[in-house]
Amino acid sequence: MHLLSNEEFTMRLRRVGELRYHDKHPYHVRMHEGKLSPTQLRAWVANRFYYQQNIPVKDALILSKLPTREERRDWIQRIIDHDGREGNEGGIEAWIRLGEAVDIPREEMLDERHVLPAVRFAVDAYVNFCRLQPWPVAVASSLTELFAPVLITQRIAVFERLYPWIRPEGLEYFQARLHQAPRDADHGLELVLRECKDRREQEQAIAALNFKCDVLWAILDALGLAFPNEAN
Ligand SMILES: O=C(O)c1cc(C(=O)O)c2c(n1)C(=O)C(=O)c1cc(C(=O)O)[nH]c1-2
Repeated sequence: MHLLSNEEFTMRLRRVGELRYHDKHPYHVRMHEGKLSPTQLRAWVANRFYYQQNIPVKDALILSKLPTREERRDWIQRIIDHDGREGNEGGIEAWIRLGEAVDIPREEMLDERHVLPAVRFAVDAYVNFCRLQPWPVAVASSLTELFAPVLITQRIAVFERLYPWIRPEGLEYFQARLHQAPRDADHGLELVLRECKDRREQEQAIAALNFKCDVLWAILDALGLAFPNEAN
C-alpha cells in the first residue's frame, strides 16, 4: 500500500465526514428540520453537556503526550476555550447557559440527572480512546471538527428560525465555536498530516475518525431510543 499524498489523505479524512458525521443521524436531521419537540431538544442539550464537559478532559490527556512546548502551547488553548478563565467563562459555562435558555436549570445540568447511560458510555469511550492511543491517532479523532463549522452555522439559523422559544442568549456557545472550530481543525489536520508517516499510520488516523463518528452517532441513537417521536 502506497503512502497517501497529503491531498489523498485529506480527501479520505473528509470522506469519513461525508458518510458518517452525525448530521446524517435521524435525530439530528429532525433537529435541523425543526421537528424535535421541546422535550427532545432539551434532552439533546442536557446529554450533549456530558460531551462538552469531557472535551477538555480528553484534550488534557492529549496535551500530556505532546512532545514539544510549541505543540503544547497551541493545544492548551482548547482547554482554555472550554474551561474558560476569569472574565471569559468559556464553552462549558456557555453550554450551561444554553441549557438555561431552553429551561433546564443549571443544577439539573450539573448533577447529570438527564444523562443517559449509553451517552455516558459513548463519551467515556472517546476520553479513554484519547487516553490510550498514540497522540497523533487521538488528534485524528478530533477531526470531526473539520465538519462542525458548516453544521454549527446551520444550527444557529435553525434555532433562531424554527425554535423561537429558545432564548437567543443560548446561542452564544455556537457563535464562539464558529471561529474556534476552524482554527482547531486546521491545527489538528496539520499535526495528523505531519505525523502519519506511513500508510499504516494514515489508516489508523482514518479509523480514529470513523470511531469518533461512531461516538457522536451513538449519542444520538441513545437519544432517539429514550425520546421517540410518538412519545411527544
Ligand atoms: O455541535 C456540534 O455538532 C459539534 C460537533 C463536534 C464534533 O464534531 O465532535 C464538536 C463540537 N460541536 C464542539 O462544540 C466542540 O467543542 C468539539 C470539540 C471536539 C473534539 O473532538 O475535540 N469536537 C467538538
